[in-house]
Amino acid sequence: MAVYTDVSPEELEAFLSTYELGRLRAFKGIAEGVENSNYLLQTEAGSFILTLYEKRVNPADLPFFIGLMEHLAKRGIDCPQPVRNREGVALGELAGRPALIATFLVGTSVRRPTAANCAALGAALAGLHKAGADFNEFRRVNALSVAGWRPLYDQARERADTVAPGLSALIADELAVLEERWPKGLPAGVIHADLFPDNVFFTDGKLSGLIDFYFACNDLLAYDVAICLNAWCFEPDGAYNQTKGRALLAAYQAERPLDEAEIAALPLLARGAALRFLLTRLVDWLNVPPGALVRPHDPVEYLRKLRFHRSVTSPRDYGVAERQTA
Ligand SMILES: Nc1ncnc2c1ncn2[C@@H]1O[C@H](COP(=O)(O)OP(=O)(O)O)[C@@H](O)[C@H]1O
Ligand SMILES: N[C@@H](CCOP(=O)(O)O)C(=O)O
Repeated sequence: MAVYTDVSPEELEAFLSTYELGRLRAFKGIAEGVENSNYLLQTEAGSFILTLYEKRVNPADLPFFIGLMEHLAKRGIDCPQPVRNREGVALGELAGRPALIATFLVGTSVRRPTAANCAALGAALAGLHKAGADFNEFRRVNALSVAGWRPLYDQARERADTVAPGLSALIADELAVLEERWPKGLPAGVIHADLFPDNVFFTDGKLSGLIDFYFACNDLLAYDVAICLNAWCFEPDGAYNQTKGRALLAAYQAERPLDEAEIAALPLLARGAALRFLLTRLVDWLNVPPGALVRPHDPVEYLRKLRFHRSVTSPRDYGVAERQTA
């Protein structure tokens, strides 16, 4: 359960009194997520999500996230909408943390995505990239791209082998390769950067909403595709499912075709994406804050994915259609 910061009913009532949402009926901590503290609020006006921003969120980035969610909704993307208080301000402070109330999205996430779910996700990801193309109000550099990985490694290197033998050396080796070869000059724009199955809602089998924009940033669009291949197209036994990869990529490309350079870079981007989540998971696994209600994600899952990407010899291994590869 991701609740790092407790909120008392009195504090919450006082905070809510600055909004036009009526009285508080009930609230409870939410049992998913690992980054921020989230509460489900029931007020006289309906259901809402209260987020208190924690460790990895830089408060200076909050206007980017809020502006982006508002921009995307105007472009027809189903995503949470920041609720503004009576003074027209979305961002507040509660229990010593930056805090936001956002609209509640209906739908449920899928635990074991099917190829059809992967196709829906691919189309939605391309739609998101297109809708974000004219979001110029704020910019946000990706703090968790290649330049951010070594500092994470430094936090974990000494204890990494307690998680898996040889892990520290493998990461060091991988970092050296990726720092040298990370692609430059590919098409860039606003990316979600964490569009895992738990951040995508389906209703009656149809994709109905995207949440959790708190890693969104300006970066390579194909890197977002690589993150999704990692998150959606592996089976629980660690095997890459090419059918799911093909479905995701084909649906993405039907909306936004990848260019030749993006396709050629996919294996490297997928390695980078696997390393990024391996590193954040590893750091979190080794540093669970005492008393926090959180279930850290397993870093070894991403070690297995990284090993797969290191064995890949062609973008075709991901399911890119033959005629689209150079
Ligand atoms: N706007 C929303 N509508 C409905 N449920 C939400 C919404 N935002 C978050 N949730 C629920 O809260 C959980 C954790 O939210 P998430 O944004 O993923 O947290 P974190 O910032 O910790 O990654 C989600 O898995 C979902 O169940
Ligand atoms: N998706 C990341 C961690 C952040 O995820 P969330 O569950 O809080 O949305 C991972 O799986 O490592």
